[in-house]
Amino acid sequence: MPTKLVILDRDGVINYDSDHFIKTPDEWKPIPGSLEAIARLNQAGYRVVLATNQSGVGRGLFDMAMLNAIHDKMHKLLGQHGGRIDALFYCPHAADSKCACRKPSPGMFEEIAKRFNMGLEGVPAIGDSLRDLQAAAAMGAQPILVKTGKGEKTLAAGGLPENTPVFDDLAAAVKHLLSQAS
Ligand SMILES: O=P(O)(O)OC[C@@H](O)[C@H]1O[C@@H](OP(=O)(O)O)[C@@H](O)[C@@H](O)[C@@H]1O
Ligand SMILES: [Mg+2]
Ligand SMILES: [Zn+2]
Repeated sequence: MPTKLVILDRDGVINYDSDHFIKTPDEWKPIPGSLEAIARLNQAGYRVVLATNQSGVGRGLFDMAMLNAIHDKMHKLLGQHGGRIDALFYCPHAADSKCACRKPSPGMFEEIAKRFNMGLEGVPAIGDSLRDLQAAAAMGAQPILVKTGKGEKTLAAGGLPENTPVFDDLAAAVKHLLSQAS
């Protein structure tokens, strides 16, 4: 039985994003309904993983200890909603890095496939930026755009991978996914 998996972008999908980056736990604020939506996925038997570009580390805006503190807050708040994220994949490199892991490169998604020992064909991958969707599509995952964070701008700019559904937010995307599953 293949693992039921959903891949989430972080900033602009789970929490509010900022053009000044999310640099501290205080700046990490969940988008209403997102934590509950992750808990609903878990209750429906889905494992949820994160794939996030964190160039703020490479830019020297915050260090790994601070990134871990931000994720500690995320895990704690999620737990209070009965939800959990099973694995975090992040690219800490600067925006101009030629690393394999910075979205739209699919390196993080390749890691996810390895870690969970599965292909990502059709695995829902929810993001607010075009690069999230492109990285997902590169691995045959199902890109899903939400209009929170940079999503409205992403939608307006166009060029989405073919068959990318669009939802107002993570809660709406999850509602749709779970309605399909039943
Ligand atoms: O949405 P995810 O991947 O979870 O994280 C995005 C963040 O790492 C930051 O990514 C930056 O992009 P550049 O890294 O400067 O291109 C900017 O878009 C920031 O506004 C944003 O907070
Ligand atoms: Mg984002
Ligand atoms: Zn990287």
